[in-house]
Amino acid sequence: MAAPDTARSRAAILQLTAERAGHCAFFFDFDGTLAPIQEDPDTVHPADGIVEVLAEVNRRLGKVVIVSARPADFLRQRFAALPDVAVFGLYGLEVQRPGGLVETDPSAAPFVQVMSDLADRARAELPAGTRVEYKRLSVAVHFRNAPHLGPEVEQWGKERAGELGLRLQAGRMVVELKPPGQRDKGSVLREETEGHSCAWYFGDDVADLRAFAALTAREEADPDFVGVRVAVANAESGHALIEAADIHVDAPEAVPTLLRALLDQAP
Ligand SMILES: O=P(O)(O)OC[C@H]1O[C@H](O[C@H]2O[C@H](CO)[C@@H](O)[C@H](O)[C@H]2O)[C@H](O)[C@@H](O)[C@@H]1O
Repeated sequence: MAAPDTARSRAAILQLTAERAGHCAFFFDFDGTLAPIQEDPDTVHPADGIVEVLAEVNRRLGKVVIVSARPADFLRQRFAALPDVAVFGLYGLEVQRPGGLVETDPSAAPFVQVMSDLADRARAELPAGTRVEYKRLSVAVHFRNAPHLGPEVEQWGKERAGELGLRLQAGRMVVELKPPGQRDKGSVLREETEGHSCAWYFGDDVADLRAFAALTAREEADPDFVGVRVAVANAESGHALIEAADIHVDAPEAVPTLLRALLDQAP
């Protein structure tokens, strides 16, 4: 794994990518990466300039793809101005490709009722101050507004995961329960980088490490492939993401500046 901005200089990465314009793919996590973190998940929107720069990257450098734990419908609504961009929701359990309907991974479909029941149970069993976000195929329990409840929420999540055979995903002031199976941001990257000689992934959280690892594995298998891992730094996700990144930026608001620098080098 490369240390940020060192193993290959940022200038060299931009040049290598610009040389592959048209053969690259650009993958973006949503919360904390393209959109600043807020207390209320419902009020979150992409940072200023994000939609415009993604449109230009998609047109001039290579396909843009959103890969998030949010539902695909939510992502499509936030990126309604980018109809040519595929959105992968719920860690890849959902996809909505340009012009298509939302497709659900067949492995997850049997869990709709399980998740609905689990959301009801979370609301009944967890203390005031937590926020339950029901997403049809997963349930996120937030404790951003009551950080002292984190250990209790984590313990509750571990117990429900064991009892119901679900996967537990930790995140920024959140614990999420999702169906078992191998679908995650890494598997999306493995599939969606096929046919490309270069791919970037932008992320801010531990779940994004699987996407970083998929790029690394692809580079190891194909020495001509250029994989670029961009960490959007924050104090909540620990050091692992920064240590695994080739480039880091300080906030979602800094993402357009990096992409503009890349576009400036493109033919
Ligand atoms: O894969 P992502 O797009 O990064 O989604 C991860 C989670 O993002 C959201 O929660 C986070 O952002 C909220 C809004 O800023 C914030 O209040 C919360 O503390 C963060 O964990 C989203 O609500 C979750 O469903 C996603 O799992």
